[in-house]
Amino acid sequence: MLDALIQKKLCNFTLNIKLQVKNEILVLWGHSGAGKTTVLQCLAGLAKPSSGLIKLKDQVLYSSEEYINLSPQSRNVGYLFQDYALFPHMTVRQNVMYGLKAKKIFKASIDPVELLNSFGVGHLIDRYPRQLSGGEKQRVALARALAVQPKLLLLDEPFSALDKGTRELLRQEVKKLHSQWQIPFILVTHDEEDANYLGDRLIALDKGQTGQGDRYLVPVQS
Ligand SMILES: Nc1ncnc2c1ncn2[C@@H]1O[C@H](COP(=O)(O)OP(=O)(O)OP(=O)(O)O)[C@@H](O)[C@H]1O
Repeated sequence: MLDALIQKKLCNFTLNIKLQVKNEILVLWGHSGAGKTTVLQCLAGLAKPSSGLIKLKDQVLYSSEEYINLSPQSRNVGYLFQDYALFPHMTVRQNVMYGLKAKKIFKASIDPVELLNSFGVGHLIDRYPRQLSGGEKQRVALARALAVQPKLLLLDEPFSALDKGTRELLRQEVKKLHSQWQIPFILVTHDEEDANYLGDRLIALDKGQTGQGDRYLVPVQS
């Protein structure tokens, strides 16, 4: 369970959001510039709120009152960026192993080949990102985000750069992944089909405010 109260002063408005996310997929919805990415960055520890509290399971990740602000590596949070953010000078294997080294997880505890195989890209392990298609890059990025065995997965417009067919395939994979991992997922998207297919619940953000609260989405049969 994720519990978060985030306030952050931005250029044009103050972000103010309260989130409670169980082991479900929460869709964060809103116009460009509404503050969606900033919310994910605060949860991941890549940006610091002005004030608030972020608690994941029983661990406090951030507390302005208690002066706690854990580093991104100590948070057990997987982050799938909009543009994949794979390191261009590293092979697929090195990209997946990178997060583990940063977190000091022993190499033996996770098999990158097995993880990549589960996403159908095990055969690409010695390639560089420039030698991959968009869909392959996104699968590698997913494997990297999951290699740290996160307790929360953040997905920022994960399919926006993909063609329709790849998008549909990956959507199904993410849904399957969620039922296997049983952790909270937060998905930022502009796409109604992504939201309806994947989301259990939706929160609309407008100029940093959540307005009328959230609504439950009707489950889509897969
Ligand atoms: N570090 C920062 N300091 C101050 N303002 C910021 C900072 N980062 C982003 N902003 C501003 O905060 C607002 C929200 O940005 P954010 O990237 O979170 O929006 P978004 O909803 O994710 O947009 P998009 O859908 O276009 O990615 C924007 O007006 C942006 O210019």
